[in-house]
Amino acid sequence: MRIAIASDHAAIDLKAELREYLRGLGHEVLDLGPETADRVDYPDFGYKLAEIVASGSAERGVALCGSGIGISIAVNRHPELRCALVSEPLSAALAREHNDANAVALGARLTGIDMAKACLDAFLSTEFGGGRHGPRVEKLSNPQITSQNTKESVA
Ligand SMILES: O=C(CO)[C@H](O)[C@H](O)[C@H](O)COP(=O)(O)O
Repeated sequence: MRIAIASDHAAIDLKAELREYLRGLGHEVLDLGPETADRVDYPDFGYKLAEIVASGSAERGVALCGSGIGISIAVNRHPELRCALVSEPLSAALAREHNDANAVALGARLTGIDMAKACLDAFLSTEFGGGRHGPRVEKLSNPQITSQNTKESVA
């Protein structure tokens, strides 16, 4: 699978470890930076990751910062991105099965390397369940559908 990975300065070591882990599993990994531990702003790298995944240049994204919160918010600003912030594998699997998440976020200051690898294993090996989840996921990219339905249901 083609996977894009990006971080801020707080997660640069985790990024390097996960990049090599994923390559070792046979994935093609695009490292979107940063390349050094100089302080940077997580939105810059979150937006870059979102563009790469939305364009189809990568099938999935891995977004990392100190807590995972800031960069997941940045990635989710893109209407085509569904980025799940996780800290254990069941959430990572559910993010795929129920939400068809195309990106996952982890916090380098909160989640250890073994747990981070287990989260990626679950995220990359779980298929979207479809069925009842399909229309819900579609609404995530189309808030106007949701607001129409809400208006109808309260009318
Ligand atoms: O966005 C975050 C918090 O929600 C991340 O943890 C960042 O990595 C963090 O804010 C960076 O903090 P620093 O003090 O500039 O290293």
